[in-house]
Amino acid sequence: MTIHIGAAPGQIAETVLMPGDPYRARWAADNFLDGAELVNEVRGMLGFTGTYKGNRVTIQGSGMGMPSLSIYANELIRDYGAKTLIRVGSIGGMQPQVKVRDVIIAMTCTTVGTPSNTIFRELNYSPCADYGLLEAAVAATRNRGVGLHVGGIYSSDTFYDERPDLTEQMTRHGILGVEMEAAELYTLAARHGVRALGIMTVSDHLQTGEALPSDQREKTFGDMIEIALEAAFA
Ligand SMILES: O=P(O)(O)O[C@H]1O[C@H](CO)[C@@H](O)[C@H]1O
Ligand SMILES: O=c1cc[nH]c(=O)[nH]1
Repeated sequence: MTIHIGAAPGQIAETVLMPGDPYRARWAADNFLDGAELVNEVRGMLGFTGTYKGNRVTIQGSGMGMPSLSIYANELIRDYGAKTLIRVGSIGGMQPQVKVRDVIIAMTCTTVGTPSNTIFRELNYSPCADYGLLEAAVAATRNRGVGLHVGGIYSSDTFYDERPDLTEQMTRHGILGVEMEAAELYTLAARHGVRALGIMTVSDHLQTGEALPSDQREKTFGDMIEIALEAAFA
């Protein structure tokens, strides 16, 4: 047990999927894992361990934002020995070709503050995906009839943005979408020598204003979950 995860030693798998929403963790465990058992409910941040095609996997909520994800990812890696961590999140589309319900796989994550400023100071570190996982996820997406975009995303510290000028510059430079956790996950994975990837479903669009309701963000992103599971065990 750690401060934030109540699982006993051995109850967390080496492969962990991390949705921001703990109820998405429960939905994914119920629908995609065999024999899923609740292994964490500290602070309501639900975690489940079961199997996918015979492979052990944990689905652990990360909460929203990099400080929250950082707590769970640190404890999963350092205390439970997690080796492959895949964020399965929602994301706001930032390019006209990116449509709601498309999938974005993040090669890199641009940030303004966390984690780069606090740790790297004047250095503009580039958090980047594990290439093997990324390649496997792209392969797993083919023939699914899912719109796929692979490239740079923005990991923001705020959901309610006060800097439209930054959004404009990132849109100009091809950033596909905005979410709030992947940069910290990639940075921690690099630091600890484990694999990480962010696979996100477009839940809304900054330019069109289209937006899915919260129940759909919790319960309808099945393609993303299956892509993550297939990539983890490819
Ligand atoms: O749907 P999740 O995985 O929580 O991801 C996105 O949704 C939350 C904001 O609504 C942030 O956590 C953002 O990264
Ligand atoms: O962080 C997020 C997630 C989804 N949509 C957004 O606009 N921002």
